[in-house]
Amino acid sequence: MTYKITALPGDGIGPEIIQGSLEILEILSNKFNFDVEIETKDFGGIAIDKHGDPLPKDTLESCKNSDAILLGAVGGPNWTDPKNRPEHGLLGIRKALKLFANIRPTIVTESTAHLSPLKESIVKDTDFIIVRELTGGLYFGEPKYFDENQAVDTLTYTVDEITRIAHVAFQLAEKRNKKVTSVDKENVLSSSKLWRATLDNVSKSYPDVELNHLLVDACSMHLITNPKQFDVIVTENLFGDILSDEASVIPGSLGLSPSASFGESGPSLYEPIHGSAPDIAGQNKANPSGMLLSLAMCLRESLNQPECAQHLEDIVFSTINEGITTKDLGGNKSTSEVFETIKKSI
Ligand SMILES: NC(=O)c1ccc[n+]([C@@H]2O[C@H](COP(=O)([O-])OP(=O)(O)OC[C@H]3O[C@@H](n4cnc5c(N)ncnc54)[C@H](O)[C@@H]3O)[C@@H](O)[C@H]2O)c1
Ligand SMILES: CC(C)[C@H](C(=O)O)[C@@H](O)C(=O)O
Ligand SMILES: [Mg+2]
Repeated sequence: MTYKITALPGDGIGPEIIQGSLEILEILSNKFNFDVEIETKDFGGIAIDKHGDPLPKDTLESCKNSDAILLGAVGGPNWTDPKNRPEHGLLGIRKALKLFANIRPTIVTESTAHLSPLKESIVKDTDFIIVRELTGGLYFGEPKYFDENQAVDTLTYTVDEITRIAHVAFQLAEKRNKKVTSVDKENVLSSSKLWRATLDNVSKSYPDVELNHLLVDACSMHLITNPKQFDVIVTENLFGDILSDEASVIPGSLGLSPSASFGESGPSLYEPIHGSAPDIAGQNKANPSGMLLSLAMCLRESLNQPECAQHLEDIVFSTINEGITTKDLGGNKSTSEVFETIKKSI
C-alpha cells in the first residue's frame, strides 16, 4: 500500500520545518516498510505571490486526493491585504475538507518537566487534550464585514455542530481518564448557553464520563496553575485557539505543540499549532518538534503505523532530553542540527 501525502510548507518557518520532516518520513517509511508518495503544493502567502490565491484549486485537489496532509505554517508581514491573506487559505482548507475536530495534546512526563517555565511540581504528569471545534464560531459566522465605520463578526453555533464535537470529546475521554471539561462563556454569550445545554445533553449517552463546565477566563487560570486536573477539554473555535497557545507553555514552548484535524470522512490534516514565526524565519532557529510530533500523529491516525509513530515520538523527546534543542527550549542547536540528530537516531 502506498500512502499519498500532500505537503503544504507555506511561509516563514513552514518550509524549514517541513523539509526535514519529509526527509524523516522517507527514512521511517524505509525502516518500517511502508510506501509514501509525497506531493508538495503552494499554499498561503507563497501561493498568493505565485497564483493570486492562498488556496489554489490544484492544491485543494491534491489535498482531497491524499491520505493525509502535512502543513507547516502560513502568514507573515509580506501579506497584509485584508481581503486576500494567507490565513484565508488555512480557514478555506479546513472548511472545504470539513475538518471540524482539532485535537491538540499537551503532555509533560517526569523527564520533560524541567523544560517548562512553570514549576516542575505543577506541570509534571500533565496529560490532557484540547478538542477545539474548528469550522464554526466567530471564524466563519455570517454576517462578517468591515468598512471605515464598523466591523462585524458573528458567533453562531448550531446544536448539530456542538453535538458532533461533543461526541468527539466524550469518545476520547472514554478511552482515557473519563473526564470532559467543557469551556464556554455561558455567563455572557448566547452561543455558550446553547453550547453548555448541548454538552449536558450529549453527556447522558456517556454515563462513565464525568462532565464539568468552566468559564473560559477561569479556565485560562486553571490551565497554568493546576494543569493536571484536565483530561479532555472541549471548546469552541476561538477559545480553543487561545487556550492551546497558552497550554503550549506547560511543556515548555509553542514550538513543541502538535495538532491533528479530522472530519467525518476524507483526509485529515496535521500541523504544529504555532505560526510562521516571522521573527526567526530563514535563520535555521525554528524548533521542528511540533511539526515532527504532528507527523507522528499522522503516522498513527492516517497511515496506520502506530509503532513507527511511537518510535518517532520517543526519539523527539530523547533528543530534547539529551539537551539537543533549539533556543526556545534553552538549547543552542539549529533546526538542521536537530533534524540530523533525529535522522541518525532513527
Ligand atoms: N497554522 C498556521 O499556519 C498559523 C498558526 C498561528 C499563526 N499563524 C500566522 O503566523 C504569523 C505569525 O504569527 P505570530 O507571530 O502571532 O505567532 P507565531 O506562532 O508564528 O509565533 C509566536 C512566537 O513563538 C515563536 N515560535 C513559533 N513557532 C516556533 C518554533 N517552531 N520554534 C521556535 N519558536 C517558535 C515565534 O518565534 C514567536 O516569537 C501570522 O501571520 C499568523 O496569522 C499561522
Ligand atoms: C492562523 C490562524 C488562522 C490559526 C487559527 O486561528 O486557527 C492559527 O492560530 C491556529 O491556531 O491554527
Ligand atoms: Mg492559533
